[in-house]
Parts: sequence; C-alpha cells; structure tokens
Amino acid sequence: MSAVTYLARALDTPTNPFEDGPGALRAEEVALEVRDGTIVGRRALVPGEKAVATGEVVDLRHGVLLPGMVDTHVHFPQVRAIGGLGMPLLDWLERCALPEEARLADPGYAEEVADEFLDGLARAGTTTALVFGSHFASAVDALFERAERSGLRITAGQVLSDRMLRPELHTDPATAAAEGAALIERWHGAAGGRLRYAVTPRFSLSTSEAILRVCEELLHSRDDLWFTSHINENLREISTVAELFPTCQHYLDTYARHGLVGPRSVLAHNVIPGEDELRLLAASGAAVSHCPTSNAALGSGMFPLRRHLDAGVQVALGTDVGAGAGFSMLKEGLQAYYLQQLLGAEGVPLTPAHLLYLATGAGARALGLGEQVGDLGVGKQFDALWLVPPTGSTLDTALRHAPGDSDRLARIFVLGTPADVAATWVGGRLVAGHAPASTTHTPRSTHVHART
Ligand SMILES: O=c1[nH]c(=O)c2nc[nH]c2[nH]1
Ligand SMILES: [Zn+2]
Repeated sequence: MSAVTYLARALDTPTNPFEDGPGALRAEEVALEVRDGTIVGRRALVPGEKAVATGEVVDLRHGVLLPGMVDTHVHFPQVRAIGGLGMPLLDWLERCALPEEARLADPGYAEEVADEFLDGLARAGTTTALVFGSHFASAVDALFERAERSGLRITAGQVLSDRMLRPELHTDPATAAAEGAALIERWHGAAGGRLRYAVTPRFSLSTSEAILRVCEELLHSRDDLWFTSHINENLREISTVAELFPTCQHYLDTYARHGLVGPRSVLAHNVIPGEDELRLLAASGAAVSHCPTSNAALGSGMFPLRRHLDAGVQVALGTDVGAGAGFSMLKEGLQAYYLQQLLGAEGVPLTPAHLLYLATGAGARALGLGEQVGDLGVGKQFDALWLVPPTGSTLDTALRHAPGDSDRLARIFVLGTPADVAATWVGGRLVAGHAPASTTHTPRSTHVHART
C-alpha cells in the first residue's frame, strides 16, 4: 500500500455555494494523507508547522492546491482547430471544425491528436472530462487507449451524424449500432472505471430519427451509460431543428422522446432555452454544460444562468474546445463571471467560490462522480492541481498581496493559466508536471529521497 502525506495550502468547495453561499469556500493549510490514491486523512495545520507526519511527506505549501478541474464538454478532434474567430456556429463548423474532424479518419493522425488533447487537459489541471469523441470508431479507440495510459478520468463516445455535415462524417443506423456496441463493450468501465462510454449524437440538426433510435438502443443496452449532445446554441440551428422535427414540442423533445434525457445526460450550451425545456431538464435530473468562451467566440448568446438556477437545473462548466478558448477551466470560470456581470440585473453575481464550484464539484456531480472527486475531503480521490506561479509573475505578486482567501481565489481565476499549473494528479498519480521530492519522516530522522 502506498501512502503519502501532502502538506498544502488548499482551496475547495465541499458544499454547493449556490445553496450555502460564499461560506462554502474552504481555505486551509492542511496535511492530506493519501493512501492508494484516496484521501484517508485531513488535518488542519498551524501555518508553517514542521513536524507534521511520519512516512513519506510532500510539501506543496509554496503553491496553492485546488481540486482537479472537471470539464463537462470538450471536443477531442478539435484541438488543432482552436482559435477560429469571426463566425457563427454553423459557418464555424463548416469552415473550421469539420474539415479538421475529417482528418481523424487516419488512425495515425487520430493518435497524435489524442495525445495532444489529453496532454492539454492534464497540463491545464483538468482531471475529469466528458469528451465529444470522433465520428470515426478507430479514432475513438485511439482516444480511449491513450486515455487509459494517461490516467485521466474520461467519459466519451463516438459522435453520430447522418446528414448535413459532410459525407465522410456521416454514418448509417446499422454501422452506428454495430460500432457503438463494440466500443461500449471494449471501453465502458475500463481502467478500473476511469473510462466510461457516452452515447453522443452530434446534435439533432445532423441526426435523423433513425440515428436517434440507435442512440436510444445503445443508451438503454446497459443501465450505467452516459448521454451527451448539444442543444439550443444558436438561432439558425434551433429553427432548422424545428423544421426537421415538426412534431416535436421543442429542441429538447427531439432527444427526450427517445429516452435520452435523464440523470446521466449532459447537454451542452442551452443558451436559448424555453421554459418547458428548463422544467423538463430539472425534472429529469439532466445537467447543462455552460461553455462561456465558446458562446462568446461564436456570438451564440448570453447564458441565462438565473433561469437555470430558478428552474432547478444542474449547471456545470465546459471549455468546448475548439470553439472555446483552450483547456483552462480557470479562463472558463472567469468568462462565466464576466458574462453574468454583463447581464446586469438578470445576471447571477458569481463569487470566487461559485467559480471554483462550477469548475470542480458541480462538474463532478453532473457526471455522477460527486462521491469520488470534486473536492479535497476525506474519502475523495486525490485528484488535484498544484498552482505555482513563476516567481515575480503578476499572479505570484497578486497572491502574495491578497488580503483574504476569497481574494486569492479570485486572483487565481483572473490571472491563472496552464503555465502556472506545476503538477496535476489523478487518484494520487502524477499525470502532468512535476511534484517536489518527498521527504521520509521517521520518529528520529528526516531524509530526502527522489520520488518516481
Ligand atoms: O459548439 C459547438 N461545437 C461543435 O462542434 C458542435 N457541433 C454541433 N453543435 C456544436 N456546437
Ligand atoms: Zn460542443
């Protein structure tokens, strides 16, 4: 059994600040005892305390420890398409995203992109993600194979479409059913449950009723699969979906009538929802992934967080790479804050605790992982990111002069970038960066040895 004690200045939100207020922010100097990847002990330290534990000790107190970020909407095949500005959704798809996604038909290309993608997540401090896969089954295999090695917690699936994209990205119901069943068999629950399968129609605009029926069969082939798709992102998209599904009550109904909306469903965007849709989302326990940098880049609209909260809909954050502005969930949190400020009286005034919760605990709960990850409490996995801004950087200065814990967290969201993430762990395993050498403390002696 491997046991390590991490000494850290930790910030987390073990409860929901939308219910408990800003007091939900926990800021402590702690000793976290981690055994086989699980936090088994947590003790508050007297600041600067030295002789704190016996056994292997890693001192992280010159940085800030946060729970690993949870990205609830991110596209694996779009890493190389980040940064396409100046277009609304459907033009951006046609010009930027889909030509790149078509390249993943080449398995070698897909492997390279999978490595870039997973590396991008881990370096940004993201430890868990709900990932839009590729239209090609071979590329989805590549993603899961690389994810198994990377150590990250990944829920993903083959993206399904059979119209209105480009022919090489289209499938047919029989192929979709066969490939989906094989991928579920190979990957759902693999790597000790770190990898899970999500049935993933791209959006109703590009999926016929026949493909949605396949999605229904695949999703209900087991009772523990996930569902994800897009919804209500853009006015042209919404009116096209209404024309394509004349008998549906609203966009959400195109999924709901196939049994695709439930507590294991995550729908991205929902920038322009109807009240009926919000009620149905809340009643079904489905979550919405809010992707604020993508919404701003594509001019999709202003996410009505207040209406979601009032209706009781679960909301978490997603980067939506590549329409979004990169893998940083700190940037996503900041953009969510800005957007709510711009909404004036209709916006929700978000505190730093809200931002941290949206980027960690809310995502964990939306993905059914709230018992395992999302904060740094006893019983949780040691999924964490360690921020160590370079000495003399603006973030370093800002943190040294922060008057309080909430201000420190605000400064991290405003100024933090992946370049400040010195190390990322999943289940106690280092998945990016470098941790300091541990020291072994015995009752009599202390010596340093290198950690592998
Ligand atoms: O932001 C988005 N990115 C996509 O790739 C996509 N596909 C359908 N709808 C989408 N929205
Ligand atoms: Zn998306």
